[in-house]
Amino acid sequence: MPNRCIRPGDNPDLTKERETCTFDTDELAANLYGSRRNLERRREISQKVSADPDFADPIPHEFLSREKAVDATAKKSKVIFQKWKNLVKPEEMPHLVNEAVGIQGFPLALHHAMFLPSLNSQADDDLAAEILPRAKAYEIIGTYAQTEMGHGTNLRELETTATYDKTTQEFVINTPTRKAMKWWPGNLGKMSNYAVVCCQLIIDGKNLGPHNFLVQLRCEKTHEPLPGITVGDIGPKIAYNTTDNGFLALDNVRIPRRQMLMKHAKVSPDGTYTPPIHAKLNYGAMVHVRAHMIYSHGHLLARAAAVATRYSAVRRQGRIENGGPEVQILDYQTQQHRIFPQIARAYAILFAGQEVRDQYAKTLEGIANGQADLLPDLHALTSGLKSVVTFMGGLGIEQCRMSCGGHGYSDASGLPKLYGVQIGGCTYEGENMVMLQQTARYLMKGVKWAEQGKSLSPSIAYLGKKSGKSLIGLKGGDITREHEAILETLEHTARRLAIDASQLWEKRIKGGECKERAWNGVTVEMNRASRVYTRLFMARSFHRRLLSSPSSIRSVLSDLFSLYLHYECVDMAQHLLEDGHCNGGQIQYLKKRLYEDLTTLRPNAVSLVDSFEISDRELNSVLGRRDGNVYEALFQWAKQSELNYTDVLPAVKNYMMPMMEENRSKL
Ligand SMILES: CC/C=C\C/C=C\C/C=C\C/C=C/C(=O)SCCNC(=O)CCNC(=O)[C@H](O)C(C)(C)COP(=O)(O)OP(=O)(O)OC[C@H]1O[C@@H](n2cnc3c(N)ncnc32)[C@H](O)[C@@H]1OP(=O)(O)O
Ligand SMILES: Cc1cc2nc3c(=O)[nH]c(=O)nc-3n(C[C@H](O)[C@H](O)[C@H](O)COP(=O)(O)OP(=O)(O)OC[C@H]3O[C@@H](n4cnc5c(N)ncnc54)[C@H](O)[C@@H]3O)c2cc1C
Repeated sequence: MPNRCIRPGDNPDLTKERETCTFDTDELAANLYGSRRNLERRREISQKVSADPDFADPIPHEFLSREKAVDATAKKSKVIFQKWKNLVKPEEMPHLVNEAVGIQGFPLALHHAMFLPSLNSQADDDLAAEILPRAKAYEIIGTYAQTEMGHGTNLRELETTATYDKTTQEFVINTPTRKAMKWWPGNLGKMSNYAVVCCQLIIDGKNLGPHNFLVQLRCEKTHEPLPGITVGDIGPKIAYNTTDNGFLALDNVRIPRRQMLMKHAKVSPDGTYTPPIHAKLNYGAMVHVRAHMIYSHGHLLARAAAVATRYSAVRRQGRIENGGPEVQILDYQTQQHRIFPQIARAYAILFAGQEVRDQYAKTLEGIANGQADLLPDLHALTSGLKSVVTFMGGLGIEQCRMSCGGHGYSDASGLPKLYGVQIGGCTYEGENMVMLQQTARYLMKGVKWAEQGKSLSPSIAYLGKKSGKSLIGLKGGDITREHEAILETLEHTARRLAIDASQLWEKRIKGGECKERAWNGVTVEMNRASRVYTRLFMARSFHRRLLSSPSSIRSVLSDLFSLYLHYECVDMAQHLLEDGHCNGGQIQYLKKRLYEDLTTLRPNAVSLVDSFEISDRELNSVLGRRDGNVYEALFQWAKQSELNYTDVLPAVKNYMMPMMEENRSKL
């Protein structure tokens, strides 16, 4: 089957892998990216970025100091948002940014991810008309400043205040304590001159809860902080070090009334407050990011899987049979068991990410027409997906890193940075344990609605179904029926965990605890129910994609889906067994099927990651390069280390040499 990754001069092991491929890699890539045209555009952008001298890197970022890396990133960002701005569609922008600057953040990341979305969805028409054209033209740079040093999760206790002064029709924005300083917002420290700042709205001494306000932070001409504003960078982090996550204190800074984001909640000149149609519409920017980060996190896992798979095909170490040749490490079952599920999960996350983006767009349409009824379902789903996907992705990337042995520990592999970026997602946009509880709240309502025979939205329709016996392992050789049997078992498990958690909660309430304390006593079980609900959604979403896929890729997607399902079930065996729905024999059957899947997928493994269509520049990994010529490239990469600029380092000359000399002279 055609695989356009095969080229002369490639590592022969990798070429052999590509020659065994049983499907058209372009067809799968086109399916993944939506169409052939999208795939071609993706390639076009990759090629043009590589050819643009403005994006050339004299040395890899890994060898730059933080300040120089920030500088290089800002320089490239200017090229993107001036020279390239009109050459790509908005939906192509993330790919362009990944290609041109990488994944560690850039000066306009939060401008795009949260500043513009907040203004778009929350500013009233007047403010939008004034500020949006300027923001869209990059005349100003903005961010989203919500989290404080003392509070990130519990938004109700944020301390920054916006107190309405009727006499001047202004809000007075103030940071009352040290821990009330805004802390963490991306691009706040050095790049942004505006921010949407989340503050407690105070009118006539009454606290009306967190609301968003547009605040100018720096002078548009000099970029110096404005009077009353203290702003800066919070320092180095695990990753995202080209992002200036920042701090901000506001000392009674006055802004005009119309700079409150008033599309939903409003304050009239006389101080009358009108609440929004849904109490949490002020939290819209978070829902926006949660809905979009699923797909981008799927892509991070896809990269790691691509690196580990390609490298494992060219790395030879040890023998499987005595006297045989050294084998490709990809032939070890343990290696396959580490890596192939990550390939399957990356596809699953990307498919789910695309579905949830569509669901988000529909919800926004409803809100624009005054209907917020789709929001609770979307909030539950995005909260669950955000938590499950970031955790799964972190584990997966770490497995991929370890599967590359020593070279996986080097920045040359690209994997440590990938991991650092990925796990940030477990915390930002709502700490995972907290967001799973948001999902659980919705599930608890769903359990009640199901009991009352009420209609349920598609994502929780399974709560209203009746369980039959699990048919796993009992349906013979028909793969379609096996998939159905597993999906039904997952539905049962998700339903059972939600009902059990609900009963545990009720029991504690009946035992005399208040609802909230009782809730805290069952949150581990609540979060389990949320995870399985989310994993069920992901499995269903993958299945929908499989059923709608063209026949040319149906077979390989079906193999991948089998592996996905078998792996998920074995991973969740405890839940399947706990109530006796499945028995030990069925789990053994699932394991046997999983090991068969590893063998089935082996000839297509490299081609499956080729279909992620990630260019060498974007992948930024010596181990994962398309041509597989890793050893020479490793040496060339290491030579660029600044420690190699000179053969004898000052550190050696000044300390080690005199020490050795002194020790020698003592003899
Ligand atoms: C395009 C982007 C792609 C990639 C991104 C790339 C780079 C960006 C990198 C990093 C950016 C990071 C940004 C940030 O981190 S911004 C800060 C994010 N902060 C948080 O997420 C805070 C988490 N906390 C919360 O959201 C809330 O405090 C919490 C929901 C936990 C509780 O809020 P509250 O106490 O006000 O509500 P509850 O009483 O719990 O719930 C009441 C009711 O409301 C429902 N609810 C809550 N939130 C929402 C929502 N957002 N939308 C809809 N409904 C919501 C909740 O479920 C309850 O419903 P019910 O049970 O029916 O009463
Ligand atoms: C890379 C990165 C980028 C960020 N970018 C931004 C940004 O652009 N803008 C912005 O405003 N913020 C940003 N943040 C901040 C981020 O949103 C918060 O850190 C996050 O919401 C978690 O809040 P916290 O730090 O207060 O954690 P905490 O709430 O203090 O969490 C600490 C622990 O307490 C637990 N916990 C807290 N509450 C509960 C509960 N109710 N039930 C059970 N357990 C609980 C958590 O699960 C966690 O284990 C960013 C953070 C990171 C790491």
